Amino acid sequence: MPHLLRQLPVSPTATMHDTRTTLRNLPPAYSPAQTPHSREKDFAPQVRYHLELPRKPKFRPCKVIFVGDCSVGKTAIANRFCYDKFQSNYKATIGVDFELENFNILGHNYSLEMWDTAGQERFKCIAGAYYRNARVIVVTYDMSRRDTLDSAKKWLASALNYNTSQRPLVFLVGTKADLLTKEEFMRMERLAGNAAAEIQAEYWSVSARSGFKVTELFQRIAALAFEEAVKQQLGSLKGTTQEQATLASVKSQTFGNIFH
Ligand SMILES: Nc1nc2c(ncn2[C@@H]2O[C@H](COP(=O)(O)OP(=O)(O)OP(=O)(O)O)[C@@H](O)[C@H]2O)c(=O)[nH]1
Repeated sequence: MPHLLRQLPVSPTATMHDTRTTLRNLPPAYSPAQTPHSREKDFAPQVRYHLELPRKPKFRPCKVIFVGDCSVGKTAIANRFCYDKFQSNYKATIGVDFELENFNILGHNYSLEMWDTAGQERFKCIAGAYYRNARVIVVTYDMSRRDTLDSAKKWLASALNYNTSQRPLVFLVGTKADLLTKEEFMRMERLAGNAAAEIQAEYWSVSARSGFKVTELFQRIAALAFEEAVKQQLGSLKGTTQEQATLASVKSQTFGNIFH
């Protein structure tokens, strides 16, 4: 029987003291010019207020899927973040791999369920089944292979096909930044920045080999997904006494700040 779901060892438990996974502010985007969330400088005031209410809200794990051509480095970035390790020998993902990473954001537990799907064509129909109900899509390309950037749109379209009700957060991530000269790097970032704008994705360049921007990327994914989850809770509370109380209080705090 083919081993479709290769489960790696359980990731180290995040603790309150783990600076990688404890967030008190919204981490910045890779580049303010290459994100659809450029106006958000920190968690919204109503989000912070909602989390301070005595009744502790609970959050479902957030499903994050990694898609992109084979060998672009999807497994490598997940391994760098979850285990701080890098393997230079290539072992193709068979079907999908799964990782769970726990965060503590503004004092609340929040988990990312990360589904690292196979880039090889022959596994596409299997991986597709894991695209459903993704809250975040990470479209990955290899910065040293232009053709993998050209495929990005196709990968996103195929992942969005399985997520028709609500558009997930989308990230376009260039990997293997360590393989490029400065000029190549800047040229590829320009091209990829345009591609990211076209697909309304936030752009990041990373290197799993050196660790460049990997932690920052995952922190940003967790924080934006968490903020969206809180806003959804606030949306579903709309019309209730609690929501009215929240909004009234935020308004008075905001105007209070303006006038004092
Ligand atoms: N130099 C360099 N090599 C990398 C980097 N990330 C991944 N690689 C190498 O690229 C190859 C493919 O990496 P994987 O992470 O397995 O790629 P993948 O996208 O998961 O591949 P599939 O499982 O086929 O979809 C491996 O040999 C890695 O060592 C990086 O940041 N820098």
